[in-house]
Amino acid sequence: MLSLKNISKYYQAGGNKTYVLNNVSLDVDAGEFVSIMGPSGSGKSTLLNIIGMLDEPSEGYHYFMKEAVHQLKEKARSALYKEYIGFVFQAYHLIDELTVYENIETPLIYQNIKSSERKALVADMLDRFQIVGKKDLFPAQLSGGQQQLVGIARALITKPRVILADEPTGNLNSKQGEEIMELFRKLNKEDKVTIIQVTHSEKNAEYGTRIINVLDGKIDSSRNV
Ligand SMILES: Nc1ncnc2c1ncn2[C@@H]1O[C@H](COP(=O)(O)OP(=O)(O)OP(=O)(O)O)[C@@H](O)[C@H]1O
Repeated sequence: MLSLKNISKYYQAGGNKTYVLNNVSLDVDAGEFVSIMGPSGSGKSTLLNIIGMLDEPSEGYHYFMKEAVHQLKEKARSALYKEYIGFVFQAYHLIDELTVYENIETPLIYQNIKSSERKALVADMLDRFQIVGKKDLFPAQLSGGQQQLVGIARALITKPRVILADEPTGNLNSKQGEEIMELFRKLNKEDKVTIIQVTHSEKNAEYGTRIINVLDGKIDSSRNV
């Protein structure tokens, strides 16, 4: 499903190249649940952003759903992203001017789903996350954990085949965090959603089926759980 071959990402600073990712190769099959771990600054988010086509590598080959992503133009890349990927960000990236309801609805509008169907899908999601009572509030009126839940609800609303999550439980209390991990496990096992998450938590990492350790911009080790 996903194949990165010899991917590097560097920044040019005064004639010197600083490598954030250095010659990373990684294959992920459909149906896997991969956890990416590693120290702060090791390149985890950069790797996830490249996988999610939000960032471009400096070098290397990137295949996703049999498409050569490194050869695609911006528009085709973004179409591919919209069709398959749901992204859960560390900072929730909610739209401040939109209510909880509207934030969750937005990806469906981009997919041209008709209004009555959108209503049913959003209602379902609000229910599932027990945030029906918050639907008319704006992000600033929510706690960090609630904003995170809305961000996750928004990522899941289009039923993506792949979920990419950067510290998805970072702002949740331990019970909410466990609920999200259980939800991911269920999506992975029952709905066959492929999940790739970045996490600092060993406990969360073990919800995955494979743990990859990134160190200094390289894949240091990989083990099946
Ligand atoms: N635009 C940029 N210019 C220069 N360096 C950058 C830029 N963006 C990111 N970096 C560097 O890339 C390195 C890796 O960042 P990245 O966010 O991928 O790490 P991370 O492993 O996800 O860290 P954390 O766990 O703290 O989120 C960092 O040292 C960062 O300073």
